[in-house]
Amino acid sequence: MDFFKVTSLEESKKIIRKQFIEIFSKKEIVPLSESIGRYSASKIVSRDSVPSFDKSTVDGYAVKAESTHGASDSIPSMLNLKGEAEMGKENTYTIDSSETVYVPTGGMIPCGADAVVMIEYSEVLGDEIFLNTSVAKGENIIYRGEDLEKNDILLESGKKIRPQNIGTFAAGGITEVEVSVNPSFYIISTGDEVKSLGSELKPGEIIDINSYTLEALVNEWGSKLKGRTLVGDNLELLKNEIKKGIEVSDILILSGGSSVGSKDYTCRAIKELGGEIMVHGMSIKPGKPTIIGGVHGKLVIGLPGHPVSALMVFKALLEDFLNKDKGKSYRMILKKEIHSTPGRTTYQPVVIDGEYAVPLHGKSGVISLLNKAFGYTIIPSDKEGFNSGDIVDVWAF
Ligand SMILES: Nc1nc2c(c(=O)[nH]1)N[C@H]1C(S)=C(S)[C@@H](COP(=O)(O)OP(=O)(O)OC[C@H]3O[C@@H](n4cnc5c(N)ncnc54)[C@H](O)[C@@H]3O)O[C@H]1N2
Ligand code: MOO
Repeated sequence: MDFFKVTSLEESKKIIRKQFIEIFSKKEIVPLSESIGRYSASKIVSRDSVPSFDKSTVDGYAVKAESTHGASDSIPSMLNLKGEAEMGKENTYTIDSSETVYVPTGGMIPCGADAVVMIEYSEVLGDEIFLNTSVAKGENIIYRGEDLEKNDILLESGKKIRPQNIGTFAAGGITEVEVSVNPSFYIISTGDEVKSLGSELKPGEIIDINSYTLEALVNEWGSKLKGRTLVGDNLELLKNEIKKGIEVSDILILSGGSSVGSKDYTCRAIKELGGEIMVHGMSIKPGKPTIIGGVHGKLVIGLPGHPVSALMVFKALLEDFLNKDKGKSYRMILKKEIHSTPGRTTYQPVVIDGEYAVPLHGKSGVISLLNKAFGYTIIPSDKEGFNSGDIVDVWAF
């Protein structure tokens, strides 16, 4: 049976990348303040030097540093006050080593000055300023371009835009940002037993968990959900819903019906709509009965019905494409060994106990397993597991 011709997770991702590259390559330009949380689609480069003038970081007297050398309480330097800088205005003064200009914090440094003495270290006697401390060249000054130089790279392509990036872009004169447009989704939950939230359940029925988990993840990734629906085990209804879904979205997600039971219609529906099945069966645990197909250029993923499998496979297959900056893993000590089947990449939920990761075992049909988990560790397919005491990577949910 085809089902058992499993494809590795890496190979499955390669297939998605190769066949659906245009789905993941869309870009748009948005105003700076709307770019928060999005991913940069090109390198962002400063248009200006920041600051655009040498400025003081303190309230004080701009001087030539050399004119304060050796200054102390007992032998202060005496300088002639030439004037005062005004905030937001050009400082047109030029000083020599016998002169100073008062500059407020953020004010422009006059020509000739290369340091600022804080007012706490000064005494004013008419037009004479006595400075009782020495300063080094550059002290209390932010030089032109010290924060950003024109053409500095502010963010590489493919990075998540965070509040501090937005401020840096504003400083660098960036008003619009080119960002990636994540593919849009449509979710179909299948199964006669699956009922919508709020339904009075009859014996044998269950509440649709997967479309809620998957919708939440789609939202968390910043993708648009174009719709979601529930379909019983009926091939024609399923085909109709798939047709509707691929018209309005880039990626159609089906939950359930991916296995080989007599009512598992996902594969048939895809084929009868003129689509292609590229993967049926993935060497991953949980989630072996996963389907990857395409219908009219749209990516169709059939996720296993078991709620843990549905969520883990969804993350495993798509996170690299949609959450490009998913962050580093935590390096943790494994408290207890984990056995895995060689040839299958295993996604193992864990909880945290101090610096330890503790494996959390349970059935893939039990969603509360993930509710308790902090994150998961991944056992590569060429390993038989991890030993207690191993240092493992843990990704937070
Ligand atoms: N003979 C075999 N049977 C099964 C195998 C196998 O290799 N050989 N694999 C098992 C594994 S592993 C999984 S996972 C499931 C996948 O089955 P399907 O994708 O066809 O899913 P269903 O049979 O429709 O449902 C499985 C399970 O999940 C519940 N479910 C379905 N949809 C939802 C939903 N939206 N929210 C919550 N729970 C849902 C459903 O009621 C079933 O209990 O196949 C095994 N069988
Ligand atoms: O593969 Mo199933 O998805 O292990 O529960």
